[in-house]
Parts: sequence; structure tokens; C-alpha cells
Amino acid sequence: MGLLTILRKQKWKEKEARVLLLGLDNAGKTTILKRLLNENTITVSPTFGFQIRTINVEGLHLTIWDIGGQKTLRSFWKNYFESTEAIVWVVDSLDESRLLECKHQLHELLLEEKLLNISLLILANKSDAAGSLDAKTIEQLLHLDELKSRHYCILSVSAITGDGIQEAINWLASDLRESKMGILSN
Ligand SMILES: Nc1nc2c(ncn2[C@@H]2O[C@H](COP(=O)(O)OP(=O)(O)OP(=O)(O)O)[C@@H](O)[C@H]2O)c(=O)[nH]1
Ligand SMILES: [Mg+2]
Repeated sequence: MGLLTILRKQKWKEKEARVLLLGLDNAGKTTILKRLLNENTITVSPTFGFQIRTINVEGLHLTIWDIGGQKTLRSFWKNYFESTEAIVWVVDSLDESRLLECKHQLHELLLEEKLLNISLLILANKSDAAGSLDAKTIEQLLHLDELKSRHYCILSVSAITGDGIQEAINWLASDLRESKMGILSN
């Protein structure tokens, strides 16, 4: 049994999971985190480093790392991959012009060996705004079919209205629970 598996088993016994909130700048990662924490979502500013917050979902203690998505910061993302069990990839579904860049970054990220067995939740954010693309369209434009054996979930959400946010975090908690159960029974 590898060290990583032992650490994961230990964390599951403690009902803890480490989640990275990633995506391009301006996608709405920090706003989503504020929504999850029931904080004011009106005042947000770009994240230049990272912030760590914890939430409890269905008895699971999630440590969420909200990491800045600006281009100059992306080379630092890899510093956070160790022991990560889930990625929440946030997409600005209003900004069609950046979906190619978004697709490229996501596919590059998923090549990382340390992220092979993570839970992957993709959030098409800003669904409240007129002209936003729906989850099905984003799924196609991000070429998620190329992810092959990797399972994922894509959902439309709005950090501003809160639509879909609870369902999204519930999916994550269930998926983490299932995958950790799998590890435990190995
Ligand atoms: N209409 C709408 N605007 C949103 C939503 N979520 C976030 N925004 C806006 O999008 C902008 C960027 O939000 P942030 O949460 O700072 O984005 P971020 O992904 O954390 O950006 P970085 O920290 O730079 O990586 C802000 O002006 C938010 O008000 C949403 O659901 N709907
Ligand atoms: Mg931010």
C-alpha cells in the first residue's frame, strides 16, 4: 500500500477531504465559496494568492482551497496538488471567448499524476445572467468527452442567486464518500 493511500485512509477515518477550487480568473470561485459560507457575495475582489476555508457537508469536513486563477498565478497551482481529493473547476458561462483557454487549462490540469483519482466537479457559473451558456453546451465546448475513463459531474450554478450550489456540494460530498469507501475496501 502506498503512502498516499495510507494518508487518504487516515483522512477518511477522520471524515476529512481536501478540495481545490480552480478555474480561470473571474470565473467566480471566491464568490461560490462565499455563497457556501453564507457570506456577502457582493464584495469580491480577485484572489492574488489563496484562501483556505472549511465547511461541513453531510458529516464530511471539507477543507476548500480557493486559489487565484490569473495567468501569472497558474504555474503555482501544482504546489497545491498533494493529497487533493477533489477539484471543483469553475467556468464563467458568460464568457464564451475564453472557453478555449478554459478547456486547455482544464485538460492540462487533468494530466497531472497526482490528480488521477480525484472527484471532478465542473460548475458552469453565472447561470443567472442573460446569455449564459447552459451546462450541456459548456460540456461540449470543453470537450469533456475526451476525458474518457474519468468520471465527472457538470452543473449550472449561480453564486449570486445560489441556484444549484447546494446540489453541487451535495454531489461532491457523495462522490467523495463513494470513492473513499472504494479505497477503504481495497
Ligand atoms: N452574474 C454573476 N456574476 C458572478 C457570479 N459569480 C461571480 N460573479 C462575478 O464575477 C466576478 C469575479 O468573481 P470572483 O469570485 O472574484 O472570481 P474568481 O474566480 O475568484 O477570480 P480570481 O480570484 O481572479 O481567480 C465578480 O464581479 C463577481 O461578482 C454569478 O453567479 N453570476
Ligand atoms: Mg478569487
